[in-house]
Amino acid sequence: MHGKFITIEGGEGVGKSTQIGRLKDFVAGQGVEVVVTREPGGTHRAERIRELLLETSDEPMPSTCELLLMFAARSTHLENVIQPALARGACVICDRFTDATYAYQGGGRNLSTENIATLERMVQGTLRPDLTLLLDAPLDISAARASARNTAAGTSDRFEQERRDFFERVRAAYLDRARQEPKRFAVIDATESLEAVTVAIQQAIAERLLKLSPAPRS
Ligand SMILES: Nc1ncnc2c1ncn2[C@@H]1O[C@H](COP(=O)(O)OP(=O)(O)O)[C@@H](O)[C@H]1O
Ligand SMILES: Cc1cn([C@H]2C[C@H](O)[C@@H](COP(=O)(O)OP(=O)(O)O)O2)c(=O)[nH]c1=O
Repeated sequence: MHGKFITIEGGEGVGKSTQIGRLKDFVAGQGVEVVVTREPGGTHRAERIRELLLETSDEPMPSTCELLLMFAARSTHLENVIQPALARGACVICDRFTDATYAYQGGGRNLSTENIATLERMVQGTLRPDLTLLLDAPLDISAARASARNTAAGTSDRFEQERRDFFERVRAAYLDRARQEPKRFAVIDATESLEAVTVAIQQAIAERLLKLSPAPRS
């Protein structure tokens, strides 16, 4: 039996973390084992790579180094967390995955989509998410939410320090991917209230993954 692989994507501040908590409860309520994880990260080693990716430093980060680190983290995350969970029938909910690489490193950094696709095949083989929830909002809204959150936390990471045009390209690249793969993507209007977004996500799950595979009985 193979579990379902759900990814949540979108720019900073669209509400991914908030909705993942709710989604976890919704899926678990259906009697399915749920594994919530994130990228970059999700394992000890991948979280160490995440620190390298997010820290600000005087040493400029070449875009190619950034791309390779994303896939290095993804490789150990897949091997040690995602694939074993799917193999035992769990539903994996991942905060960002390879669509983020196409959006940030492809759209944001202007790296070649072909090279990203090559790394994707190398690291993932044929594994792709069953459903990708793209939380979409105009930059004015998502940036205001992210900045309110970051002010409260007192920090902003290396990506959050990028300029507006970077995030415009990220958003456009995400929407482009959603248009290319309409069966896998559900685009959710993240400008709505927390409650309305939660309902839209639950509807997308019900429509796209009608039956979540139950965890095997022990
Ligand atoms: N639909 C919404 N309406 C209003 N505020 C929201 C909504 N979704 C999230 N927020 C708030 O916006 C901020 C960023 O949300 P968060 O879930 O951390 O976003 P992300 O994980 O996508 O960066 C948080 O303070 C959160 O409470
Ligand atoms: C997975 C992934 C993330 N990222 C970036 C997007 C985020 O700015 C950063 C960390 O992700 P995350 O902490 O999930 O961002 P936030 O909660 O602020 O929305 O990593 C990439 O550039 N490429 C990738 O492949």
